[in-house]
Amino acid sequence: MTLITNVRPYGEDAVDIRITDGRITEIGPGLAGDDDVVDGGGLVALPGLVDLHTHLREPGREDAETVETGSRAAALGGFTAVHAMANTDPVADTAGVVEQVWRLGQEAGLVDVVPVGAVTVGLRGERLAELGAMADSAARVRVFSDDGHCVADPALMRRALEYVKALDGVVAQHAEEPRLTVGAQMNEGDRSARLGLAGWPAAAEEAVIARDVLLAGHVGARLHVCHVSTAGSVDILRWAKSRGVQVTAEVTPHHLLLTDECAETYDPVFKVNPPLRSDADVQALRAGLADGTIDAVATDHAPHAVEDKESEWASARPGMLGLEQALSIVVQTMVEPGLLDWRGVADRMSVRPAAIGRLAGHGRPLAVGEPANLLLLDPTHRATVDPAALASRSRNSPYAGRELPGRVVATFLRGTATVLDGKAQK
Ligand SMILES: NC(=O)N[C@@H](CC(=O)O)C(=O)O
Ligand SMILES: [Zn+2]
Ligand SMILES: [Zn+2]
Repeated sequence: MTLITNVRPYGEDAVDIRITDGRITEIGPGLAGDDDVVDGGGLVALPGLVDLHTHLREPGREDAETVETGSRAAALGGFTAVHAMANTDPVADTAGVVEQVWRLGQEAGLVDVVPVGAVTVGLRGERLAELGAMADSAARVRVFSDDGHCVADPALMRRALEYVKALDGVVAQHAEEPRLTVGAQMNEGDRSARLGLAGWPAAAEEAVIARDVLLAGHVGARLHVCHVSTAGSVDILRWAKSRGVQVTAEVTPHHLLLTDECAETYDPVFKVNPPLRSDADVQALRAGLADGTIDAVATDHAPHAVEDKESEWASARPGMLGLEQALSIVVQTMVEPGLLDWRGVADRMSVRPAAIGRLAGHGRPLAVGEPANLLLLDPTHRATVDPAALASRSRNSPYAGRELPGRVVATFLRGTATVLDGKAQK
């Protein structure tokens, strides 16, 4: 039994929370008992965060991240569940691979690792993977994605949508028309021209989103759009939702904070797909997340080994770390400016992502009888990010040297502390 004292659920009035056998069993002021006491004074309690988009690199690139090291980074970030993307080596396109990843997550025991299944064999965009077998496996896959690659063929995308509809699943699309991004290095605009880097136009993302919402509406299937990065994408999503299309979307922490001005440094830590965009795009993404057009914040945590990242810009791999700073970035970009309150943060980082992934035990309210998946946050604590201190096996944090608000003091997974005093418990 654990008693969390004097904590503010959703930033509201301070109460005590008792956890027994993995569930919240009592909430109220002045609870008594000789339980393990965690002092929640000054802390905000939120439901455990759920990430729809995490790259854990196992199997295949265990030098960059493993299920265990990524799980530790996730727990330290306040997450209790993460969706592990399929672009591993071998690709997670069979029941065997998704079951392996699922089992590694259970063994690590720090967060629920929920495998994403590939849409197409080998992410090659040619023929559908065994979606049904992955859905029926022990990993119970509901989110399917070729992330890293776009399902570019419209006929194949339509068939994928028809299949996942029957499985109560969703296709999470990496929206990038590949014919428009050949050799692309950064956001296309005046700055890319001046820096001499090939541009990645907003239209390459928006064209695929427009096509896919039309297909999802036609088929009556669920579509999820990964890492939305442009103002135009937000407009298309708003239009599609107003027409009743079952589309959801995510934005990354880095697209909520950083702009293509970062490319001026030529430091490949800022190279990412889709690229960092303009300030106007950042403002539109924040507004879209605030009004719910964008459903979720998802990290796109993309660890890369030093040799893949510390090279010249053009040859560096795209992608950046996100799990350990995601909540801090949301506090800075959404809570502090008054765009989201704590219930809003819970909705966009826990409730809605859990619903999109069909995770029954996550994204639940802080209430008696619910599974004790929660985090305790000190929202006023500020600290400077030191990549050497991260739990991730990689070091490619775009926030190095930045002072950010918010410290995750504790995380509980079904009542067991995975983080206490800001330290991982395994
Ligand atoms: N975001 C990235 O820049 N990279 C991701 C792939 C992806 O999310 O498209 C990766 O796997 O490294
Ligand atoms: Zn992607
Ligand atoms: Zn990704």
